[in-house]
Parts: sequence; C-alpha cells; structure tokens
Amino acid sequence: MATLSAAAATVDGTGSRTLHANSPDSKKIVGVFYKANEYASLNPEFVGCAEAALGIRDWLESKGHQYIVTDDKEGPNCELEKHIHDMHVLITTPFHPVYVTAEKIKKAKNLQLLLTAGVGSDHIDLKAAADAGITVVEISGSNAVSVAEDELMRILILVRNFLPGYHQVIDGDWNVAGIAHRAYDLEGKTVGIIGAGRIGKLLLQRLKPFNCNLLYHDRLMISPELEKETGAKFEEDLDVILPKCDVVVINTPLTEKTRGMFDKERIGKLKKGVLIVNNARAAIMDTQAVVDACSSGHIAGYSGDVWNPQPAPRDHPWRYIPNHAMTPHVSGTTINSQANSPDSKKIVGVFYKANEYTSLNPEFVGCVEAALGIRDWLESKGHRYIVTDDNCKEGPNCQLEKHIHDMHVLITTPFHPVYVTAEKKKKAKNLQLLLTAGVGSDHIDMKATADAGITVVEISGSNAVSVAEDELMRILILVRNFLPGYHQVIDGDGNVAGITHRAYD
Ligand SMILES: NC(=O)c1ccc[n+]([C@@H]2O[C@H](COP(=O)([O-])OP(=O)(O)OC[C@H]3O[C@@H](n4cnc5c(N)ncnc54)[C@H](O)[C@@H]3O)[C@@H](O)[C@H]2O)c1
Repeated sequence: MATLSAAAATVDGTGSRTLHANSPDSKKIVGVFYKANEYASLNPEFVGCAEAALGIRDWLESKGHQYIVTDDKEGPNCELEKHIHDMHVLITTPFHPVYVTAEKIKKAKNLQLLLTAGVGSDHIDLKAAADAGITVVEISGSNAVSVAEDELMRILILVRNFLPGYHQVIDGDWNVAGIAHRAYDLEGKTVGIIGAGRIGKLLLQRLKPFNCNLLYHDRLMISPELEKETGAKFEEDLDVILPKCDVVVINTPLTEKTRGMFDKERIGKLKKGVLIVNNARAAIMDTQAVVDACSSGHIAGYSGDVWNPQPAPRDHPWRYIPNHAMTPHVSGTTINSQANSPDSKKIVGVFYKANEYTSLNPEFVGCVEAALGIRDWLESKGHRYIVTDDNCKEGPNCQLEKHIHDMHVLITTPFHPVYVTAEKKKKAKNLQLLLTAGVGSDHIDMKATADAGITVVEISGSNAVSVAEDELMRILILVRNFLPGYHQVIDGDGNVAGITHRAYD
C-alpha cells in the first residue's frame, strides 16, 4: 500500500479520484507545473504543463472549484506564495516540484490535500503534513511503464557507449575506435535492481530477453512467479549485491533510510567500471561521491533524470562528469503517463442495496442504485462501471466473481464490505486499485495486496464528522439512560423511576 502519511490516500493511474466528495463547498485548488511555452500547442495530449493544467480545468470548474495554475514557485513574491494562505488543494509534480516544507505548511492554513501528479512525494515534508492532518496523495503506478522503458534505454545507452558516436555525427567526425573501445553487449552482464517495486518489476521483465544475470535487492521479495518468469535472484544484503553488478539500477523511493544510501563508502563497494542508472531520486546518491567516482573511472557511466535540487542549476557538477548520459527529469512524464493510462478500465463497485429507499433522497449515493453518483463521470472517461451488492459472501456464482478476473478497480465500503482475501487477490490478475469509499480498509488483506503491488486507497477523513457526532449521541444515550424511556413510550408504559434511577448528567 502506498500510503504516504497518517491521513494519506493514493489513487492509481485511472484518473478516478474523488476530491472530498463530501464537501459540496468550492475549493481553491492550486496547480504548479512546468511551463511548456512554444511546445504547449504541439500536441493536444500534452497535458502535464502549466498551459494545459493537467487537462482538468473544465472538470474542476464545472464542480464549482477555483483552479489557479502557475509555474512560478520560488521566492517570497512568487505566484504560489500569493495563494498559499487560502488554498485547499495543491497539485504539484516531481518534474517541477514545489518543495513543501514545514514552513510552507504552516502558512497554508486551509490546506487539506497535497496531490502529487506522478510518483514520489519526497518534495513534501511528510511529517509536517501528517501533523497538520493534510492528506498526501500520489498517482502510484501512473508512470511505471514510462520509467522502466526509460531505464532500459539508459542501460543500453551506457553499455553500448551510444553518446560519443552521436556527438561524432553532430561534430562532423568519424572515429569508430573512439566508440568501440568501450562498447559492450548487455547479454551476459550482471544487472542489479535496487528496489523492485512497480518500476523495478517491470524493468526485470523487460531485461529478461537480454539474457543477463538478473539480481535484485528490496525490503520485500517479489512473487515466486515473477522470480521464475524473470530468473531474477534476490539478495537481502545491499553490500553483498553491489560488488557483483556490472550495471546497477536504483528504484527505491527517497526516504530517511535511502537518503545518501550511495555515499563514498558504498560507492567504493561497487565493481570498478560499474554503470549506474538512477531515475529514482538524486538525493539517494551523495552528489560529490558520484562526481569523484566518475572522475576516477570507478563509475564508468552514470545516467538518470533526477537531480538535487530541481531544476538543476547551470553549475550543477553532474552536468560536467565524464561519461554521463543525464537528462532533465523526464522519464515519468511521457504523453502516455500524463494521460495516466488512457486505456479504459473495468471498475467494479460493491455497495448495499437501498431498494425502496433509493428514490427518497437524491443525495443518498452510497447504495447500489446510486452507485456513489460517479457513473456518468467514469463513463465519460471511457471506463466501464459495474455495480452490484452481490459480494461473494454467498458463494462462487455471485456477480463479483464474474468480474474478478479482469477488473482493474474494486470500490467497496466498510458498510457492505468485500473481504478481499489473498485468494480473491490471486484471481484478480488485473487489479490495480482497491478503493474503500469510507475509512477503514481492514476488510482487505494488506500484505497480499502489497505483495501484488495493488494500491489501496481510502477517503481519509470523509466521515470523521459523522462518526464523531454519532459517538457523542451514543454517549448521551447511555449516560442519560434514554432507551428505557423510549421503550416505555412504545410499549404504552410510564414509569419515571424506571429511567431516572440510573440517568446521569
Ligand atoms: N524519474 C521519474 O520520472 C520517476 C517516476 C516515477 C517514480 N520515480 C521514483 O521511483 C521510485 C520508485 O517508484 P515505484 O513506482 O517503483 O515505487 P514502488 O513503491 O512501487 O517501489 C519502491 C520499492 O522500493 C522498495 N524500498 C523502499 N525502501 C527501501 C529500502 N530502504 N531498501 C530497499 N528497498 C526499498 C520498496 O519495498 C518497493 O518495492 C519512486 O519513489 C520515485 O522516487 C521516478
């Protein structure tokens, strides 16, 4: 589960996200994206820039929200600073990140939701956000394919020594030896993946046909099926895996554990002449240790798209290291990843049936008949939305069972829960997102879903007021001994002492 803070929820790449559906009032939403300038109009699908504003302006405004978009995020007079005091939602990306410090969070008195339109929320002070009760969301898996493909490309660029040949062409030169003296095949090389999550697993699958020796290190082992499919071998100890690798690819998040994980000492444990690909986060590396190891040749090539800080200043030392194949932060922002999986998803919702109560209140949306009130919206996005109350408690022929094998998203509630067991998860081969329309996801086998890389989301805080009010009512009912009096009324009795002998303030 990709939960990021105490109050966090995560959505997957379907675009199916609910922004406080229980708060009908208008929100001020600020989006901070890079400016595309002359590139903005070249492709209608290019929505990840300030000009196209993620393509959600019409939708947000139709819901009555105010949507302010800018690229201007630095300094005391920047555009972001003008809105920080009263914004409710901040949407930012790792490609042009707002560094959401504790100081910024303190100023943002109305902030409820920090949404990362991408993966990796290390630009946010998660502790400060959690302490302030702010939900932090990222779009897990939205760009995993984009990054895995990009990493495969970078491995080949380094191993085959592509860039010197390209520069020869640009410069009018021709010198095959200048390239070939350090160009290799990938076949037979040992490639170590550090962090085999969504991206790491896809990379292992993509590397399989190259006949490499594949190793991986993670806190968790991948499934035996995937180990068998890819031939990848697990190594528990980072310091044992590193000296074995000709190529190291880093795919862990930046956390307090991984910050500076590749310092001088650890880089010293790498094989001499190792090639490194890092699209994860730059601060996982010690910047100067990378410069030194590249300069000495201990690292023979370094490629990645992540920098510390971003945008990288003109004098960032990694711009000048030998044999680098660096780019700006682009791998996870292809047109495909910006659309967050444009392909249609099969979404199954399981809610209780309301029968004769359905039509009594148009705001009563939590039942099968009203289907959370999101059918039109989901279908307008091209998704298929199947809703049932038949949730498999009653055996193998239930409605849910008919869709379990190819559904992408399962929406359920704690009020009529689907018990998502390891067995169900195994059948649900396409499942990407388990959305609890409420709070409390204990009906889900978290370990099995985490192992399968399925995102689990709940709408934190959506019913906190409802539950707190209900609890207050129950306290009063008990303390004041309400129910015996009520029953006397129903039963035609009248006996004050029968109530008051145990009624208190
Ligand atoms: N360059 C880009 O455009 C881009 C795009 C997407 C993601 N990313 C980066 O890649 C990271 C990974 O993305 P993902 O979608 O694969 O995430 P993920 O959560 O699916 O996988 C991360 C994996 O790292 C492992 N891990 C965490 N801490 C570890 C530690 N201390 N030691 C060993 N393993 C550890 C986890 O167990 C998990 O398997 C993101 O956090 C983000 O920083 C970069």
